[in-house]
Amino acid sequence: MASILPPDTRPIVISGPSGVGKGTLYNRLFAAHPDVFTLSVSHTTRNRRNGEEDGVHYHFVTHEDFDTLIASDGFVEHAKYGSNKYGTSKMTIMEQTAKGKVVVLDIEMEGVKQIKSSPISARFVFIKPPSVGELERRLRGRGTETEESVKKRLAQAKVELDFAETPGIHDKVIVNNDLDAALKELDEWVYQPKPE
Ligand SMILES: Nc1ncnc2c1ncn2[C@@H]1O[C@H](COP(=O)(O)OP(=O)(O)OP(=O)(O)O)[C@@H](O)[C@H]1O
Repeated sequence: MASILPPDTRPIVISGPSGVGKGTLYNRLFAAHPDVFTLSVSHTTRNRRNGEEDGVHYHFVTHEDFDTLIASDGFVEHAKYGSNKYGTSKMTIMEQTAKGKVVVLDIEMEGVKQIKSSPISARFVFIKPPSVGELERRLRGRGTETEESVKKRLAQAKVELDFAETPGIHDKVIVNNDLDAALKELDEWVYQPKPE
């Protein structure tokens, strides 16, 4: 498929419970349209893990640098998980957009709320599982989670699914049942003509 920019080039915010298939879907979208999209690189205060590259997987910063960015209103969204902070900086979005790419943000519910209440103009898509039982099967099937982590993610999933019912929050909701069908729906929504 040719590398054509979608008519609407605003950043795309993709959210949905852990294990629903967000990464699987946007990686396929990226592969279908090479050089069109770029995943936003978050800032984090957590330590770099083996194989992770600064500026590629995350921008690894100190707690002090992170707090300075918060104070200067440099984030579109940020949150604390455990003892570490994570956020998407305005500069990152601006730089990636300036390169002519459509920025894709993979963020959770609190981040969605923050971007919604910011001046950033974005498009919001929520990926929904066919059922909570299927979500659990995928999380377990991925083989990346401990039992405790599966339970935590499922509890959080219920909160996210409830929140997603709020009218007007998302521009598009896609049920990721059959992967090819969900990808087609995502692709068609991303490439739909720009609203007037
Ligand atoms: N439509 C589908 N049908 C069956 N399995 C799927 C489908 N989509 C994704 N999966 C599988 O579900 C698992 C979770 O997918 P993925 O890692 O993309 O989820 P995610 O939403 O990005 O999760 P996280 O937020 O934790 O990063 C993977 O093993 C993936 O192969």
